[in-house]
Amino acid sequence: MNGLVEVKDVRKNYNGNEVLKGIDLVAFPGEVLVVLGKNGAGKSTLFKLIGGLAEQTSGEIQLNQNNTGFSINEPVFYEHLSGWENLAIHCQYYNVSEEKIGYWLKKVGLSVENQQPVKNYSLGMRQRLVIARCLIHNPDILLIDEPLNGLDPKGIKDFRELLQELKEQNKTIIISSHILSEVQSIANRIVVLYEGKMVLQTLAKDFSTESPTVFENKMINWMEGI
Ligand SMILES: Nc1ncnc2c1ncn2[C@@H]1O[C@H](COP(=O)(O)OP(=O)(O)OP(=O)(O)O)[C@@H](O)[C@H]1O
Repeated sequence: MNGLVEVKDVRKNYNGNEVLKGIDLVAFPGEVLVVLGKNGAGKSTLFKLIGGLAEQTSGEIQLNQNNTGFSINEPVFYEHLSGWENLAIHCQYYNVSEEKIGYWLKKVGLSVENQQPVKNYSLGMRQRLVIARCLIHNPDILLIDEPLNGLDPKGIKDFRELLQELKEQNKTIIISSHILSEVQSIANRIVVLYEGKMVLQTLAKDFSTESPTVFENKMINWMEGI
C-alpha cells in the first residue's frame, strides 16, 4: 500500500458493541481523504484511533510519519485565554517558534489584535482557531473531524483554498464532513462508513462528471446502506 496513513482490518468494540467492523483504508501524500457517514456511523471513532486517542480492539494502524495535526470531536481550548495565547501554548508544546502565530491567525481569518478570551468566540471563530492550531507546527498528516462545521461561506472558501495549498505541499489530509456539495469539490478519495462498516472507498474523480444532485443522492444512498 505505502500510504502515509494505513488502516488494516481495524475493529473497535465499546462494551461488547462493535462500532468499527474491519476498516481498511489508505491515505497518500498530497491527497484529501473525506470520510462520510451518517450520525453514529463510526467516523469520530475511526479518527480517534488514527489520532492515537483510543486503541483499536484489533487490526493495525500505521502512520508512516509522526508529525500529525489533529482535532477530533469538540475542540478543547484554554477558554480564558485569547486565540494568540492558545496558539502560543501549542507552540511551546510542539517546541516551535511563536513567530508563525500571526501568520496563521490571519490565514484562517482571525484578527491578530483580538484580545478576547476564546470563551467569547463564535462557533466559526473556534473552528478557524482549530484549523490554525492543527497546522501551526507544520504537520505532514492533518486529521480533522468536521472542519467545515460552523464556518461561514467565506470560511468555507478559504478552507477549500487552504486544502489546495496543503495538497501542493504533499500533506496527507483526512477529514469528515456532512456538507456533500463541498466534498465533491475538495475530496480526492472518499470513504463511506455505514454502521461501522466501510461500504465505499473510491476516487472522487470517478464522480467528477456527476451533477451535485446526483452525487448527493448517491452518497446519501451509500450512507443509508441502500
Ligand atoms: N466512548 C464510547 N463508549 C460507548 N460507545 C461509543 C463511544 N464512542 C462512540 N460510541 C458509539 O460508537 C458509535 C459510533 O460513534 P461515532 O461518534 O464514531 O459516530 P460518528 O460517525 O462520528 O457520528 P456523528 O456524525 O454524529 O459525529 C455510536 O453508536 C456511538 O454511540
